[in-house]
Amino acid sequence: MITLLESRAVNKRFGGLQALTDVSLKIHRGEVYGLIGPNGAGKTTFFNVLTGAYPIDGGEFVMNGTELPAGKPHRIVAHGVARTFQNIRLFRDLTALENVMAGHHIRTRAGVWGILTQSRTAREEEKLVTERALEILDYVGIGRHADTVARNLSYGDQRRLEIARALATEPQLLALDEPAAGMNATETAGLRALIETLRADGITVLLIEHDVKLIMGLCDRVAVLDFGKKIAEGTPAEVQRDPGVIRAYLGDHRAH
Ligand SMILES: Nc1ncnc2c1ncn2[C@@H]1O[C@H](COP(=O)(O)OP(=O)(O)OP(=O)(O)O)[C@@H](O)[C@H]1O
Repeated sequence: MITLLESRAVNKRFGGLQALTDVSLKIHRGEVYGLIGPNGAGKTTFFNVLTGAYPIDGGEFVMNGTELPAGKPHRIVAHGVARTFQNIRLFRDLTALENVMAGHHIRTRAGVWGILTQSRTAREEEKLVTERALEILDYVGIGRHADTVARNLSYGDQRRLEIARALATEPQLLALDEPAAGMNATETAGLRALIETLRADGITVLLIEHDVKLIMGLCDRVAVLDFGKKIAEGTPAEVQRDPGVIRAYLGDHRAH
């Protein structure tokens, strides 16, 4: 097993609240790794410190053996970490294609400035970026909606578009924050198939999800957080029968 991402004793506080306490875990290259736990356990906070949205108060993330630059979202993306959000955050008035292209520009040489000045390199890159964005839309199953404005897409397709936008940054690790939230059974089945394709194509997936069936059916390994601490880790079956995990969920007065 090759470790892709390791968190070492990661800590995060919000004022007097200790949201993460010494969270250490290793995600293997090519696996789907689930992060579960009751409401308020610290799952999204873990994503936020991993991706640099929030500064870290202690510990570190190591990707491919290199420490990630804490608190620097763009540089962390350049290390191959991409994410989606619990609440969809698309450019609602841009087309699906434009949304994906926006995700891609972080990887292009000319960048936004080049596009504005319309240099030859920039125009050539723009063509390649467009082609690649169309490929990615096809890959996630919404190629036919390339010219549809994001807000007019169905809910399930908006979620797919979020994944497409994250994929445009060419991640090695894709962190999905509750991707099945609000989906109907058909959409969830489609999402599961897409994540299985991602794994088969070598993308490592870190998944926060409340849908237990999806977690159990999809994840290679799962870690459980409770009150900011990792209380269990293992295969879905191991974690499901762990007494500490059962207690955390049954004793959970914060549950949905
Ligand atoms: N920006 C913030 N400022 C203050 N407190 C925060 C902030 N973000 C999260 N918290 C607190 O940190 C704790 C962990 O929250 P977090 O959102 O990470 O939990 P979660 O496991 O993702 O929960 P859920 O399943 O409900 O999304 C909670 O007590 C929450 O209120």
